[in-house]
Amino acid sequence: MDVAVTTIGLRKTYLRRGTRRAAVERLDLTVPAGGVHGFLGPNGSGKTTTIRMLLGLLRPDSGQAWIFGHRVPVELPAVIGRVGAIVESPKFFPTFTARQNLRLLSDAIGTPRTRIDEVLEATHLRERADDRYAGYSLGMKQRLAIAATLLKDPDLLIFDEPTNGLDPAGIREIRDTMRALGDRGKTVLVSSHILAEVEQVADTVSIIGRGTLLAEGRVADLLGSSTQFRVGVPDLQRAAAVLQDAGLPTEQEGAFLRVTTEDGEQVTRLLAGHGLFVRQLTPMRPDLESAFLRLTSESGLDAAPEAPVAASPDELPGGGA
Ligand SMILES: Nc1ncnc2c1ncn2[C@@H]1O[C@H](COP(=O)(O)OP(=O)(O)OP(=O)(O)O)[C@@H](O)[C@H]1O
Repeated sequence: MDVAVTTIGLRKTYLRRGTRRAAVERLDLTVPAGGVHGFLGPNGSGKTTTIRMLLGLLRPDSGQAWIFGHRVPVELPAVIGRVGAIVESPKFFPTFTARQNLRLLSDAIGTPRTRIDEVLEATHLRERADDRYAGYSLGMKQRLAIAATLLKDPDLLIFDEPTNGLDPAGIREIRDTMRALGDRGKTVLVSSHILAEVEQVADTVSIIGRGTLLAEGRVADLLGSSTQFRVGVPDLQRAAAVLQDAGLPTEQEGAFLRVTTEDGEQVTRLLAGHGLFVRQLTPMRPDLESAFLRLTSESGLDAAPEAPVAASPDELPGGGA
């Protein structure tokens, strides 16, 4: 497998109100090259800190990181031309149009102006390219930010919570743009705390909690198989009693029952045996949200207080903390 980003034992601590706390703790991350990789974790789990370390904006306390085989931050100059990132909201001139803003940027970084139409097209902004930035919706502003990162045609795109503050239509536009980039062989590393959003677009994900990797892999593998069924049956109360008597945890959910089992056939057999004929049996696919909650609760990360950590040798002046 070709790898775009690797980290081994990455660690970053901050001094907060006199106590040192780990924001990223021995993080081992592998982002395959090509496709969309979701970097998931709840608020404050260390996603932005990790991304800032990858981009050389923060110096780790310890651990190592590579982008396309180059050690970062030491070899960052060799690889930064292949990386585009949106970490904070980029600044554009409000009275300039999107095209004028991109032209300025393109001249500044020395990319051919012919790229401008291509990146406007890729982010579906071409029709509005000659409107002023100030009149753009939040979603359009975010797409222009993506367009700007695409000017130099990077192989790796790093987007930190790109859908924050967007409405469902805006979220969908960003998602489609990321998917299209992934399909073109680019690597998109996208962080999010909204798991359902990433589930729909990511090929692979890494899930972190308190700065530590909890799980990584293909979305389908992490979700696992279905362990619950929604059952439509005429007499809900009697059906629930039959299933419960057979040892299957069953709850009523509106006009249906939710039964926990991996064996759908057993459900139909049991109910039919009591003259209760199933009219609907739907496997309920676990979503990433449930997988995520399971992982964080299994590891105790949802309940444990954030523990202070030992002093780190280098709270670096200018290290960005
Ligand atoms: N400059 C800083 N000084 C002190 N603590 C910080 C600093 N930056 C981040 N932290 C702390 O480090 C932890 C990780 O923060 P980080 O922003 O990396 O998380 P995140 O996963 O990106 O969260 P979010 O989804 O809210 O953006 C948090 O507890 C945060 O309060």
